This record gives sequence, structure tokens and C-alpha cells, in this order.
Amino acid sequence: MAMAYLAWRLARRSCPSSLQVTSFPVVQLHMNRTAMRASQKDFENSMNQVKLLKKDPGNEVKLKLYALYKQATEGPCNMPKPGVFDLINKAKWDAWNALGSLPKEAARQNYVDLVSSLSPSLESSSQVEPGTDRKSTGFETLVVTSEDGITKIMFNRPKKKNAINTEMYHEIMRALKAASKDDSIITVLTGNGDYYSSGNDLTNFTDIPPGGVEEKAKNNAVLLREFVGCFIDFPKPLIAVVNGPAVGISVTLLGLFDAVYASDRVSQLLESKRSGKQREMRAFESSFSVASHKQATFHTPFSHLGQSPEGCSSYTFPKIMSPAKATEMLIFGKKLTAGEACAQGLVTEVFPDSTFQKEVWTRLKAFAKLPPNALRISKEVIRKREREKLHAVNAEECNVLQGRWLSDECTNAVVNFLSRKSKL
Ligand SMILES: CCCCCCCCCCCCC/C=C/C(=O)SCCNC(=O)CCNC(=O)[C@H](O)C(C)(C)COP(=O)(O)OP(=O)(O)OC[C@H]1O[C@@H](n2cnc3c(N)ncnc32)[C@H](O)[C@@H]1OP(=O)(O)O
Repeated sequence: MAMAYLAWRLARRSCPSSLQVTSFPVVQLHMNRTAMRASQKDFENSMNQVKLLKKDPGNEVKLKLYALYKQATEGPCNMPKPGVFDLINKAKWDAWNALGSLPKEAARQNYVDLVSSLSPSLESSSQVEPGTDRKSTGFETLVVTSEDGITKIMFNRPKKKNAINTEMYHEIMRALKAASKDDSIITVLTGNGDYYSSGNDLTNFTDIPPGGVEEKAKNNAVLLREFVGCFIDFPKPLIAVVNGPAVGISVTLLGLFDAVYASDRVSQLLESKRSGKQREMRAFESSFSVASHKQATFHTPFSHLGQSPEGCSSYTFPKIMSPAKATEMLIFGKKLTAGEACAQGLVTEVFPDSTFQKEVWTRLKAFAKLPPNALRISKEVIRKREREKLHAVNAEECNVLQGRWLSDECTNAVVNFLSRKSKL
């Protein structure tokens, strides 16, 4: 019924224009010379950790783990190429063969990194006494854990790039409200899998209630306003660990966080691509092995989607990065690398991808050892004078979006995506 509704709205107008398609080869930076080499013990520990993963990481990640394991233990692919109809072995052969002549020790390090990026809590819990890793139950779209004074809220829809559906909006609000009252010192948001979050789940547009599209838009404007309000009012230090690409509302909300940490995987690649330094690009890419993660990028394609800024970004982004830079992101949809987002003040610090999880969680555990009242009171002193303004901005943005959601431009863009004609 929902798709029929969208088709009906589409049929009333000309065929939608297609979205610009930009995509960069997803490659993984080869271990650089200064990166630590994973010991055999680390490698064996990681193999055991894979067995402890509570959630299936998905075929894409499992293929990468398989390929890196074979490369680390046997070297370049030495398997005869399976036939085209032997789909599983063909997929495994492709994944292993794509690693080329990646050295064994680099493959071992990449394997260890990939496993630790799949479950940072496994890594941090492997460094604490059993039993202190409290996992909150009752969430479908999140994994919420509390240990070392840190409540970690992990988006957990990796197969959908951690797109935020209606259930997830409510669960994030519930998790934040619980975190504001629990005994943790700081709260961290991060993503499971290769994305931080691809923003609003565009299928949110499809289930039209009996009251019609106007009612849906009104209800979702209320939902959005309440959701962003939780971030404006959150009393403890709130930190984002951006483990992969971030899109839409997952980017705009970063202006309300107290710190944003991201990995550098993408910076050199995209920057040399943009600067047209093809020779440098080829040299750089030649050292790449096959992707095992996506790069942390920051993309707010609101105009492409016929929508408008939210998450208080219409106010915070010009303040953080200047009106001109905010315009490039919020109006023209410029996608930023982690390095660019850091240079513009949206990201607090960028870490080498090979040590990203280790360094960030070590730092967060140190923060969580600071006096909790001093942290809360200092945050309050910094944030309180803007709070009323932020709520007013949030209300206005939701009002404008409510109208945008009813526009032809937005409907066309959503139908485009849902019909899989193009992606951003
Ligand atoms: C009329 C009333 C309307 C009410 C509206 C309700 C709104 C709810 C209230 C709150 C609204 C807040 C406002 C927020 C705005 C935003 O966040 S705008 C940004 C929205 N996000 C996007 O536009 C990104 C869309 N996704 C993509 O462009 C691509 O998926 C990708 C992120 C670039 C990744 O591409 P790729 O690596 O090729 O992977 P895919 O194969 O595309 O994705 C894997 C599967 O995941 C699904 N998916 C990914 N992102 C989304 C998403 N945002 N929404 C829905 N589904 C998503 C994708 O479809 C794939 O699924 P399968 O095909 O089933 O495998």
C-alpha cells in the first residue's frame, strides 16, 4: 500500500530526476611502516574473538575475514579458480585473490584491526574483569553496554548501514535518557559494521497511516523535535566515535556532541583524487589491499533529497565552520573526508585507522576516570547559554522539514532511492 502511495504520487508528476551518483573505490590503506605489527598471539586472540561475536557481521565482512585469514596464514591466493556456478567458493576465491601480494604480517594486522573494529566492546571488555561489562537488553536496533564508566550506544543495523528507522529513533532516545541517569561518567555513540550511520531510513516515508501523508509529516516532525531535543539536553559528556561514513542526521547531530573522533582512512585517498594527482593516486592505491572497512566521510545531502537541515545544524554548522563552509555541506551536499571535517571543526581529532579503536577507547577510559560532577557542571557552564536558542532552532527546522517532506522534490528523491535507480 505504501509503495502504491508513492507510485501514485510519482505518477501525478513527471519522472523524477536521478540523484548524482558519486562513489569512491572502497579500499583499505595498507599497513604503513610505522603501524604496529600484530603478533601471532594477537592474531590468535582475534580468531577467538570472531567466535564470540554476538551478531552475524554479514557476508561482506565474513568474506574479508576469510581472505585476510588465508593471506595471513598461506600468503597470496593459491586456490584454483572455481567455476562461475560455484558461487560460494567463487566469492571466497575473489576475496582472497583480490588481496594480491599483501604481505602475511600486514594481512595479520588487518585481520586483527577488522575484528577489533567489529566489536570495540569486546576489546575494551577483554581488558576489564568479567562481569563489569553490563549489556542493556530490550533494544532491537542498538547494542547498549556499560563498562569502565562508559555507556556505549552502538547503532546496530549494519546490513542497512545503520539507517535510523522509527524504532531506532525511539530506542536512541530511550538509551540516552537511561544513560543520563545511570552511574556512567560519559556516553559514547558509535556504529556497528562499516558505517557509522547512513542517516534517516528512507523507508520511513513509505508506511502512510490512514490519516494520510499530512498526518505522517506532522507526527514525524514531533518525533524529530523530541529526538534532537534529547541531544540538546543531554547532561553528561557525549562523544561520537565515527567508525565509518556518516550521512544526514547522523552528521548534523555532531554539532551537539562534546567530542567527535574519526579515523583517517579516507583523507589521503580522496584528497589526492580530488587534487587530480593521478600519479600519486595510483601510487597510493597500489599499496591498498581490498576494503575491510569504509572510510569515515561526512555527507549531508539535504538538497539532493528535497529536504533541509536538521539537528540544529542550520545554527551550529555556520558557527562551527563558517557560513560558507556550512553552505557547501548543508545546501550543496559536499561530502567531507575526516581530515576536512576536522579542519572545519566538526571533528575533534582524526586518528590513524590502524590504531583508531585502540587509541580512542584508551582515551575515553581516561576521560571516564575524571570526577563526574566536575564533568557535568563544566558541560552545563559551556552549554546552558545556548540551550534555549538550540531548542528554538530545532523547532523551526522541524517545521520547515515537515513542509519539505510533502514536496514533490522530496517524494521524487525518496522514490528514486527506494526504486534503487541511484544512490548518493
Ligand atoms: C511524508 C512524511 C515523511 C516522513 C519522513 C519521516 C522521517 C523520520 C523523522 C526524522 C527525519 C530526520 C531527517 C533526516 C534526514 C537525513 O538523514 S537525510 C539522509 C538520508 N540518508 C540517505 O539518503 C542515504 C541513503 N543511502 C545511500 O545513499 C546508500 O545506501 C549509501 C549510504 C551511500 C551506501 O551505499 P552502498 O554502500 O552502495 O550500500 P547500499 O547497498 O546502498 O546499502 C545497503 C543496504 O542498506 C540500505 N540503506 C542504506 N542506507 C539507507 C537509508 N538511509 N535508508 C534506507 N535504507 C538504507 C540499502 O537500501 C541497502 O538495503 P538492501 O538493498 O535491502 O540491501
